[in-house]
Amino acid sequence: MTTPPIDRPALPLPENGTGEPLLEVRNLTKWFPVNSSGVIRRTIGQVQAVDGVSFTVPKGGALGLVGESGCGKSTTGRVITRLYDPTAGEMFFEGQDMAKLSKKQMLPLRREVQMIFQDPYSSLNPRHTVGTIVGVPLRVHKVVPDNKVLSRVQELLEVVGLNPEHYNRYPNEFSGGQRQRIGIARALALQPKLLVADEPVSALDVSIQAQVVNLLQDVQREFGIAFLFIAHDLSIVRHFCPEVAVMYLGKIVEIADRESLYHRAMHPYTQALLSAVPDVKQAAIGGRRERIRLTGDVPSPVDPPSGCRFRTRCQLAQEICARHEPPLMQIGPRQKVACHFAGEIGHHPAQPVTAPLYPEEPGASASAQTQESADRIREVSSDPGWGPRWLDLGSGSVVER
Ligand SMILES: Nc1ncnc2c1ncn2[C@@H]1O[C@H](COP(=O)(O)OP(=O)(O)OP(=O)(O)O)[C@@H](O)[C@H]1O
Repeated sequence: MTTPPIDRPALPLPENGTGEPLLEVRNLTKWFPVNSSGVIRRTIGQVQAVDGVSFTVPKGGALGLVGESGCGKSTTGRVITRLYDPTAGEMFFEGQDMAKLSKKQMLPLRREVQMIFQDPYSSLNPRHTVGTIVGVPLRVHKVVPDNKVLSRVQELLEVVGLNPEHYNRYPNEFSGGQRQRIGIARALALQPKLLVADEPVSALDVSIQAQVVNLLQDVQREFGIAFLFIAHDLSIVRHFCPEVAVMYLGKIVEIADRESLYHRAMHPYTQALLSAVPDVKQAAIGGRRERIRLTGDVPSPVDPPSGCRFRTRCQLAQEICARHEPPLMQIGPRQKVACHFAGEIGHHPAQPVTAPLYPEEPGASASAQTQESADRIREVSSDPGWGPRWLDLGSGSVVER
C-alpha cells in the first residue's frame, strides 16, 4: 500500500472559503453544574459558560471568536471538538448534527475537527518524543500503514517549518514557538477540515506570534482547512479572519465581516474592544481612537444580569436593557448585532431599535404597524449564517440583497 499524499485543494479559495457552511452551530449551550461542598453534594447553580450561540464557519474559511477572559470562547471551542458534551443546541458538521452523536459515532468525525491549544508547554506530553506525539493520531486512526508513520511525521514536521530529523527529540528541547509548531503538526496529521485554534499565539513572545500566525495562514491556504480562531483581542484575528464574532458572558453580541466590524461596529462592547486596538491609519495622520474604558469586571456567569448581559457595564443602558434580552439581528449583508440601542459609535439611537418587539413597554404602541415591524425584526433574527434580508437600522425597513 502506498502512502496517500497530504491532500491539497486544487484551486485557491475565495475571501472566506467557499461560502458554503462546513460547521453550523445553532443555539449551542454549555452549562457547568456548581455543586455544594460537604458529603452530600447537591447542584446549587449552573455556570452559564455558553448560552445559545449560533454561527457558521464556511468550508476553507475562518471565523474569529473574540472577547474578554471568561466569556466562553474556550468552552465553545471545546464543545465543538466534543471535549465537552453540549448542554443543548445543534452543531451541524457537513450537515450531520455532532451534538446528537455518541462518543463512538463521533470517532470518524474526530479526525475532521482538531484543536490547537493555547499553551504549547502543557499540551505536549514531556515524556514522549515529537515522533510519538505527531505519530500517535496517524496510528490510532490508521491514516498510513505503520511502516510509513515515520516518513509522514517527517513530512508534517517539514510542513510546519521544523527540521524533519528532529523527530526523536523531546518537547523540552524546543522553544515555545517550535512547540506550538509541533502542536500544529499533530493537529494536521489527520488532515482535518476544521481546526479550532484556541488562542494559539497568546502564550508566545510577541516576536514569535506573527511567525506562527503566518504558518497557520499558509496551512489554511495550502490545505483548505477552515478555522475557528479564538483570541481575546481583535488585533490578532484581524488579518486572519474575514469574519469575526464578539462574545460577552456566554452570548454573541456582534458578528460581522472584517470591513463592517472594524469600521462600522454597532455594539458598544465591540466598540470598547476596538478602542483598545492600535489603529495604524489613525496614527499615520496623527490622530488616535478615543479609548473607551470598560468599568468593573465581567459579572459571574453563575448569576448573569437579566436582559442584556452587557448592561451592567454599558454606558447606553436603559430600563429596557434589564427587562429584555436583545435578539441578534441581521443589520447588513454580513453583520448582526444584539443591542437595543445598536448604532455607530457616537450615533446610537435615543429610542430602542427593538421597540416594536415590546408593545407592553411604557410609551410603546400595539398597532398593526408595530406588529409588522416586530415580525420584520424576528424574521432577521433567527438563523445562523447570512440571510438574503436584513433590517436597515436607519429606516426600520427590511432590505433584500
Ligand atoms: N470545566 C469547567 N467547570 C466549571 N466552570 C467552567 C469550566 N470551564 C470553564 N468554566 C467557566 O466558564 C466560563 C467561561 O470560561 P471559558 O474558559 O470558556 O472562557 P474564555 O472566554 O475562553 O476565557 P479565557 O480566555 O480566560 O480562557 C468561566 O466563568 C469559567 O470559569
